[in-house]
Parts: sequence; structure tokens; C-alpha cells
Amino acid sequence: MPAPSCTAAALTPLLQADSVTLQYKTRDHLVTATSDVSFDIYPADRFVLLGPSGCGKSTLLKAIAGFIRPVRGTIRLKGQQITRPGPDRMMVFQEFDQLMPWKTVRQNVAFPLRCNGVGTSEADARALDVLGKVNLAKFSDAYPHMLSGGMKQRVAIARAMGMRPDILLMDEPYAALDALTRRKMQQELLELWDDIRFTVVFVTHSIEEAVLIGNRILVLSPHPGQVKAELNAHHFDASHQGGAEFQTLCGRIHHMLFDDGQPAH
Ligand SMILES: Nc1ncnc2c1ncn2[C@@H]1O[C@H](COP(=O)(O)OP(=O)(O)OP(=O)(O)O)[C@@H](O)[C@H]1O
Repeated sequence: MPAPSCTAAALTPLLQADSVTLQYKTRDHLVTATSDVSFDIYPADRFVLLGPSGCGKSTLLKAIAGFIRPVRGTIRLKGQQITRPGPDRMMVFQEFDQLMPWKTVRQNVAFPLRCNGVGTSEADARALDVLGKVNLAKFSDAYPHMLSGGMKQRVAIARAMGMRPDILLMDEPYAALDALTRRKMQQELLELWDDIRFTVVFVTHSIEEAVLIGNRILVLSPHPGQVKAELNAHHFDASHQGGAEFQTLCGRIHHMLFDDGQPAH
């Protein structure tokens, strides 16, 4: 049998979601958040989950993180079924104040490393290294209250990336930012990706943000979320944002999301 080619190796999915149905059981109701959702994520994908409010984007992300188990279907990371949270999947939550105010920036970034058994000096060195990558080396000895919201967000990303996860999970990380800072953060994320080529699953309900951030976009239908389409947007970056092609793709997605009369927010 011939040896597998490099191309074949590159085409092996890092994460596979296969017919995933996710539900919440409350005292009175059974809420189906997503129904029969399938997708593959490949190394270095910037994979965006896009859809209207309540379509189950955050729930899917929680399932990838291992906080929720599918009632039907499976999610596999490197072939292993996800059954619990792990340091191989790091979540960056939308709340900014997730940093410990009594620890310096560097100590915040080193903290999860220390909790996972990395020695003090190595944790410190890795924290400094990743802070350099997010342009915050100068602020490594500052405390969170001395930083702007955008800088805190960068520290939160650095803290997750310090763990060298297989996948970074971001749930509307820029939702609370003003427009200018949001644009800057999007750009910084893309620049960071250019440097490090990490794999990220990014939840948003902004079509423009999805097209800008994502190289692949999974468009979900309104509640309960089902796959409407999977799109490639790999040829777009900030310089394309006002361009005709960019706007055409945004328009196409807008049409998909409004198809059945449900606004996409
Ligand atoms: N803890 C919970 N208990 C019961 N139902 C829940 C819970 N969390 C979410 N849901 C329901 O599951 C569905 C999907 O919610 P989810 O938060 O995943 O959607 P979303 O697409 O991320 O929405 P948004 O863009 O508004 O954040 C919704 O109908 C929501 O009301």
C-alpha cells in the first residue's frame, strides 16, 4: 500500500462533529439547542459559527469544550471522543473581567500553566513569550485594573494560548468592545494567526466579522440550529472589507439568514 501523501495528512480533520444534537433539560421543558449538526475543523482553520440569536452557537462551543455532551451524535478531537473539558481546548469567554485583579498580567497568564504542573520558571518564560506575541510584554508587571478593556482581552487570549491548546474557543469575544477597538482586535487576532497559525472556533452573530475572521463559516438556521451552509472565506482580510466581493458574500449570507423571515441580529 502506498504511504499516505502529505496532502492526505493535511486533510485529516482535527475536530469532527458528526450529527450533533444538543439539548437542555429544564424542570418543565426539553430545549433542543442544535439538531443534527455536522462539520469538520482542520488544523489552522479559523472556523466561524454564525447564526441568529438562540440558534445554539454558544451551546455548540460548550459541547466542543466538553461542558455539555451531545444527546445524539459525537464530537471528536484527534479521533478521540470529547467527554469532558481539557487543556487541549481553551475557551476565551466574552466577559472581560476574567482576570484575577490581585495578580500581575504575567502571573495571570502563568496561572493555568502552574495549575497544570508547569514549573515556576518555565511558566514565567512561556507567559512572557506569549505576552510578547500579543504585544503586551511591556505590561507584564501591570495589574489588570491598569489595562484597557481591549488589553484585558488580549491578556485573556494570551492566557489561553499559553496552554498551547489544539483549539482556541472564542464566544463573541469582541461583542462588548466599541467599534474601533473591535476592528483593532479583529486585526490583531488575524495578525496573531499569521504569526502562530493556531486553530480557532469563533462564535459571532456579525456577518462582517464572520467573513473577516473566518476562513470557513458554518451558517446555522434559527432555533434549533441546523446547518444551512458551509462557506469558504479564506481569501478575505481587512483590506477587502469594503470591496465588492466581500460585500457580495456578506449579502449572500444575509439572504440565507433572512430566508425564513428570521432576523440575524
Ligand atoms: N442553561 C440553559 N438552560 C436551558 N436552555 C438554554 C440554556 N442555555 C441556552 N439555552 C437555550 O438553548 C438555545 C440555544 O442557546 P445558545 O445560547 O447556544 O444560542 P446562541 O446562538 O449562542 O445565542 P446568542 O447569539 O444570543 O448568544 C436557546 O433557545 C436558549 O434559550
